[in-house]
Amino acid sequence: MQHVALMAAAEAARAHAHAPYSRFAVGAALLCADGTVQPGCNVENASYGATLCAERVALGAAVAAGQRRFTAIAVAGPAGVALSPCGICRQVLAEFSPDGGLLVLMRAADGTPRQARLADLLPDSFGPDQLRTD
Ligand SMILES: O=c1ccn([C@H]2C[C@H](O)[C@@H](CO)O2)c(=O)[nH]1
Repeated sequence: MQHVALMAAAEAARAHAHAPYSRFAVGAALLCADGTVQPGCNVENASYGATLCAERVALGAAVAAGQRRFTAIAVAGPAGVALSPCGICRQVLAEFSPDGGLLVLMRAADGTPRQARLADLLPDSFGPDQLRTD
């Protein structure tokens, strides 16, 4: 799938955001290895802390649908804002991108497409290797 189409899917998912507190609607679109596109949007909560970012909603829905391998994720926020996944989302995405090769599609503040590999957004990450103590 083209990067432009994946970003368009993320932009479309923004419309479903539940963001009454921040009013900062975010959409994500996760491209699965089989070509399926799983959308996600942020789902805020009155407790604030229980808020889910669009990226984690997309990932959780994809895993619940039986997907395990992912090629790319696009993230779309409000126009004029440079957006990239927060630290928690980077860590959660890393769980399903052990080599850090997941392509993250973003937009700069002026709308210019920007992309990075997950490993470059989350270097020296904590993963299952650290849990092997024996
Ligand atoms: O990459 C990001 C950054 C922020 N948010 C959400 C969380 C919260 O609902 C709102 C403001 O932080 O934006 C996302 O969904 N994805």
